[in-house]
Amino acid sequence: MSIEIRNVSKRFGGFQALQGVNLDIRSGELIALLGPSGCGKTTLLRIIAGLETPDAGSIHFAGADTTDVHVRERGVGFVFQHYALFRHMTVFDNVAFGLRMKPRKERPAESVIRQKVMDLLKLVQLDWIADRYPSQLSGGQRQRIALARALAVAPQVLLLDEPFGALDAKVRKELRRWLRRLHDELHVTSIFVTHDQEEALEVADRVVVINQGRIEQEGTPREVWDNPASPFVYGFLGDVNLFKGRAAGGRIHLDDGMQLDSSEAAGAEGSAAFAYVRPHDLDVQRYSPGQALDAEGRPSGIVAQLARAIVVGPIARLELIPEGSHQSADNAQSDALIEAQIPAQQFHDMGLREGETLVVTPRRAKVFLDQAAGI
Ligand SMILES: Nc1ncnc2c1ncn2[C@@H]1O[C@H](COP(=O)(O)OP(=O)(O)OP(=O)(O)O)[C@@H](O)[C@H]1O
Repeated sequence: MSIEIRNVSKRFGGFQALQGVNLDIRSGELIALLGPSGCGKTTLLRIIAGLETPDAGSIHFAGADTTDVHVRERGVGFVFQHYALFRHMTVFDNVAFGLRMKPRKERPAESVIRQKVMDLLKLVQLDWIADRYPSQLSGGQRQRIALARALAVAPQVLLLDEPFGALDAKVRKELRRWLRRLHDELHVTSIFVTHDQEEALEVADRVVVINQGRIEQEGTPREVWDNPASPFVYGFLGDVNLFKGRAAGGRIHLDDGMQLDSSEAAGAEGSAAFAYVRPHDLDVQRYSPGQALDAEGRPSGIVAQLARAIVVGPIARLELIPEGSHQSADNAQSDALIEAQIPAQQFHDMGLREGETLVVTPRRAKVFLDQAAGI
């Protein structure tokens, strides 16, 4: 079932939680609503579910206006982060609950319910714990049962609000792959809310990035990752360094003397420029005086002191303080610090030590001009 969201706004007292949200969701899509805490993701999900009423705008299911249709009539299944299972019921009875609660005329025979519940438990690979109680399950198992319970009534739309939010990193990773496979099998139109960019990029067909009640960008994971529409999206999808400068002569002149080639600079003479660089897109060399210049005698990189190096597995994370910023590692403001990531092997091969002076050079930068800038 397709879902169309038209101009939806919602205010709580003086606070504008959603502002003119428009979104088309195709039938069978798996959509991630991604954004920081408080941006309005859950509010939008609750409006789609019918648990909340928009102040303005409308929700359409397969073209029909459902804005005033009661939550029970919408055919939506929910899985919430803390949507507890019924503690006094077995796993089997939890999953059967929705079917047994149907009006007598629609209720399947007990033998049909039994078959359906066992099929669903097999689908979530937990048929072997049908007789257990929720307290005897792990967190990940509970969420899979919650999903089986949501699917039992054959929803047209599945809504998941941080379904794996309370689980540890390893289980989250397993469950997100599992959710993707399950979705590929069932093709129920699904919307899940997350503030975890990796989860959104890995699982969803389409990612909708929300900021302060508005959609900043929507697109496939590849589209939003490769072509972020705003500094906010770029910054939210991963760690970034910001270098400020100005467009001049078709290039970007950074404040510390370096110049960058950038297609954005053409025709933008004099505009303030903000170059965003991912930590793994920074090259790191040891500094030797006079050598950090390009062929035209300009600085070829940014001279900085290696304040801290943290090696975790295959990656070395380097925290660098640019020369002239007069900061020590302890009082360095995070926006003045440069973070670079290099392979741990390279870090060991170069024999880098904390306190050394290095030159960092962006291999790739995403440039935003003027008013578009400022994460
Ligand atoms: N019933 C309510 N009454 C008043 N304010 C509310 C209500 N529900 C939500 N809000 C406010 O609206 C804003 C958006 O809330 P929402 O729950 O949609 O955010 P979210 O993006 O899901 O955040 P999180 O990831 O923290 O759950 C928040 O500032 C929240 O405090």
